[in-house]
Amino acid sequence: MSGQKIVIASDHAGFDFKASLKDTLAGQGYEVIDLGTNGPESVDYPDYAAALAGAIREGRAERGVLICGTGIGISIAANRHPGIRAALCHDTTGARLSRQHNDANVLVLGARVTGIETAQDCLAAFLATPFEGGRHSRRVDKMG
Ligand SMILES: O=C(CO)[C@H](O)[C@H](O)COP(=O)(O)O
Repeated sequence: MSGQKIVIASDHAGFDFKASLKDTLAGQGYEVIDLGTNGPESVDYPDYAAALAGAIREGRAERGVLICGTGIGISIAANRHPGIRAALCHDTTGARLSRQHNDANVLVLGARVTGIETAQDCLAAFLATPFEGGRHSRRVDKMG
């Protein structure tokens, strides 16, 4: 979707993945806001989850992508922030359903457990799929 803003961040374990996903997004016309990390040096994933959550809460982007080694730590961290629905996905079915049923606004990937092609496919599914609403809205609303 040309011109749509996507915010992306990772720790050191997800740095290479982030570069690859950024290239893909830019090639598709998305405006990518990269909040780091900016190299392979060891950093702490909660800091990057917090930065991305802040960007979404401030309205700088509607959707985000977070990456760490497993995706677990950075999704736990992201979901502590109000208004963030971060979905750790390992396949396209999960990525699609995270949008249809959960209205996820952040896709989380694990660079040490998921291949880059699967990650790219998850990202495409996540971005292409609308929220279904209906009964799912009631449930999402209960999460605040
Ligand atoms: O996956 C992660 C959190 O869930 C981190 O990327 C991982 O814990 C980093 O480990 P290390 O400091 O050994 O590179």
